[in-house]
Amino acid sequence: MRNLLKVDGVGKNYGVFQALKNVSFSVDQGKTFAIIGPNGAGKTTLFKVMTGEVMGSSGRIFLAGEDITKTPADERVHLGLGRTFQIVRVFPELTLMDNLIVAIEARNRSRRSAGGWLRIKPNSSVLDEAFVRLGYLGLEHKHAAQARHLALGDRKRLELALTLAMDPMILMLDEPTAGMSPSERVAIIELIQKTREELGVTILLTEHDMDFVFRLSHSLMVMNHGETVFVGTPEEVKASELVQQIYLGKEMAHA
Ligand SMILES: Nc1ncnc2c1ncn2[C@@H]1O[C@H](COP(=O)(O)OP(=O)(O)OP(=O)(O)O)[C@@H](O)[C@H]1O
Repeated sequence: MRNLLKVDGVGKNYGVFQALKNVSFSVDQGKTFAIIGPNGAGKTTLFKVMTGEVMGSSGRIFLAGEDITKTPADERVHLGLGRTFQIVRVFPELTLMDNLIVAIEARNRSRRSAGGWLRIKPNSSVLDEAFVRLGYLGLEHKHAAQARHLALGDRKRLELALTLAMDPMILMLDEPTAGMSPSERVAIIELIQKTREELGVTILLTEHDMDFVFRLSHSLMVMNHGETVFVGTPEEVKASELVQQIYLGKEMAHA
């Protein structure tokens, strides 16, 4: 199994505060890896260091064997690191179709390595691709709606479609079920599974919903106070007394 992502001894200091301390883990291609831990454990900071939104203070990050520790965030996207956010980021005034067209055109421009403006009128292959991608996420019937009118579950789907339009090797999902209703949660779990199985995308996620995490992940890293506490399979994490003591208490044994 090929090691797609490797995080090696990563630290992040904000002034004298150590938000991340010597964090190491790796993710195999085609697998789902979850990062869990209580509020303030450092999950989002770790995501930001991996995507290049903030630079780490120490350690190294490798994507498909390439050292990307100092690579700027936008280049990391083009190398195959796609990310969604706790707070959904779409273009609210644009229709779903136009949101997709913007993402596809941006990807095509970066592939051609040329700057320049969006085409006033997208060509038919871009339109076809946008429609197929909306259909993949079950949004084709809403293609003409403005994104701002969507319910949260559909906005998350759209954000996922925009991220997938960049053809990522790794999809990073920051609390994908945050704020969702139980039925929306079930739908997003199915969608993430489908994405991994059908598109072969490796998934890296943070999440507070333990049921979701245990159903979806092949392995997990538990963090606390910026440190790695435990890495293992869902069964190993559930069975770990250390994890139960410092993080989840008794609720975990029943998840
Ligand atoms: N820009 C910053 N400056 C200073 N401290 C920060 C900054 N960003 C995060 N922190 C601190 O780093 C620690 C880790 O925060 P982080 O948001 O990564 O935790 P988290 O595990 O994602 O929490 P949550 O589950 O609540 O999202 C917290 O104590 C937070 O206050």
